[in-house]
Amino acid sequence: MSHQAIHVMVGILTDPTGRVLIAKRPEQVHQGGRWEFPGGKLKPTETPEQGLARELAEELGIEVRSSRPLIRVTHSYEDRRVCLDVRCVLAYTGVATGREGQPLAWQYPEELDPAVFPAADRPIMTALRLPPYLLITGDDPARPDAFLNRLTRALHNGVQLVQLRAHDLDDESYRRLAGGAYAVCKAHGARLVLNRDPARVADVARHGLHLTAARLALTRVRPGGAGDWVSASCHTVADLSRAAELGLDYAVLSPVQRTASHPLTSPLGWQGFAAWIEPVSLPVYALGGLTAADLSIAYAHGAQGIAAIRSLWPRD
Ligand SMILES: Nc1nc2c([nH]c(=O)n2[C@H]2C[C@H](O)[C@@H](COP(=O)(O)OP(=O)(O)OP(=O)(O)O)O2)c(=O)[nH]1
Repeated sequence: MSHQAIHVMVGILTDPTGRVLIAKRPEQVHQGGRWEFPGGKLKPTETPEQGLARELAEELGIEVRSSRPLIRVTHSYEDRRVCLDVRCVLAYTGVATGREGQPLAWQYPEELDPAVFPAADRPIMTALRLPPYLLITGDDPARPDAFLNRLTRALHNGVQLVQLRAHDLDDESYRRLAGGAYAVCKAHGARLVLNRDPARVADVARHGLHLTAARLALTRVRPGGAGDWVSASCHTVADLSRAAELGLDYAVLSPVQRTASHPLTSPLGWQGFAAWIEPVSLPVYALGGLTAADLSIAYAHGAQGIAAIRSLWPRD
């Protein structure tokens, strides 16, 4: 098998209700009969944007006006290796139709069934389900009422994914706080991920688990159940590879910028962030000295979104 990955441009079209466009591959081609996100092979003379525009014009009859990176996925099939360069189409003209006779469908990201897509598409589906902002909880977990009040305000501000980080609490206090935080998140349609030893929160209601970098290094098997989103804190290329090998759903890479809490740690910067995540087929949040206003620059460097404590955790 050739080790050179085939560069494939893939486009995500979203309708006003949040459904994404999928198409059925013809039976006779590679991965035939499976559903896919529209796209095709990049030609050597094209930029990624040109290749995406050409493929979507040929296959769907639309003209792409703007797009942004979503994720890159490298995957080895038995007979070939592909690099799916996935972009969200932000604006286009025309009406998408199956120009090559292929059936089309619009589905909500939560409805997409991985079993009917090529194996390489799993991280794309996860990326489509994950929101742009990840709140890591801050002060002050020892005062549950004040803490849950702040959490509620953060959710009102639009946060949809929360990592409950409270390393100073003992297990019992953490579990109690998690119960309250889960109820608040559920009531707001948000997801709660527990940053604690999975064995100590096995029976605590949640939407997922988060591994510290230290715990990631000790983990041999993906923890949690089938319904859990499992993530990890990463500070090195090796951490990112490990998170991918364990089959985790997403990673949080830091520090991108210098932070008040770690002033002496040298930051990755956006170029460093982009270079580290490029070979990793996982959605990766950027963390460290960032605010919600950094979302566009984060997207431009391939991030899933922004993770933050300080800038997303409301003050009293
Ligand atoms: N478009 C698309 N291709 C995918 C997805 N997932 C996945 O593994 N692939 C693989 C299947 C193929 O090996 C490759 C895409 O090549 P293709 O055959 O569609 O390319 P193309 O439209 O340029 O077709 P052709 O000119 O080679 O006939 O990427 C996906 O979601 N969308």
